[in-house]
Amino acid sequence: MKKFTRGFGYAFKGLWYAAKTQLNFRVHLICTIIALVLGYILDISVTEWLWIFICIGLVLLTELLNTALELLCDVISPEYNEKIGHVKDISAGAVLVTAITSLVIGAVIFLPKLLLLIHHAA
Ligand SMILES: Nc1ncnc2c1ncn2[C@@H]1O[C@H](COP(=O)(O)OP(=O)(O)OP(=O)(O)O)[C@@H](O)[C@H]1O
Repeated sequence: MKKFTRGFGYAFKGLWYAAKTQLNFRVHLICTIIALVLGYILDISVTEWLWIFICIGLVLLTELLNTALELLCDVISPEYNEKIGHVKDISAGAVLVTAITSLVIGAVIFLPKLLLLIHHAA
């Protein structure tokens, strides 16, 4: 049991490290808060909440894996290496893909409700 809780400690240490050192991770956390607040205010459905949580999980997951891969690359090859450059670029590309996908899903869910709200307020 102690080993199990220690594992959680290491995981939170990793999350804290990413939040402390990675601006992108902090930006994604802010976007997460905005999505949660919008979801609450706009009273989205259970299915829409599921999509939002999947997006949040995927973006944070890819950002964490990208951070870990970047660190590993820096240890393996601190000097310039073309292939390491590609690894880092591909890893950053993975984050971009999930971020754009999440943005589109967020827009599909929130935009019609926001427009309706603005229309009613006007
Ligand atoms: N060792 C390397 N060899 C070749 N190209 C590299 C190397 N390190 C970085 N690069 C190139 O520079 C880009 C940015 O690298 P990196 O993400 O490490 O820098 P950064 O954005 O300053 O990182 P950090 O997230 O630590 O601020 C990479 O995507 C890659 O194209």
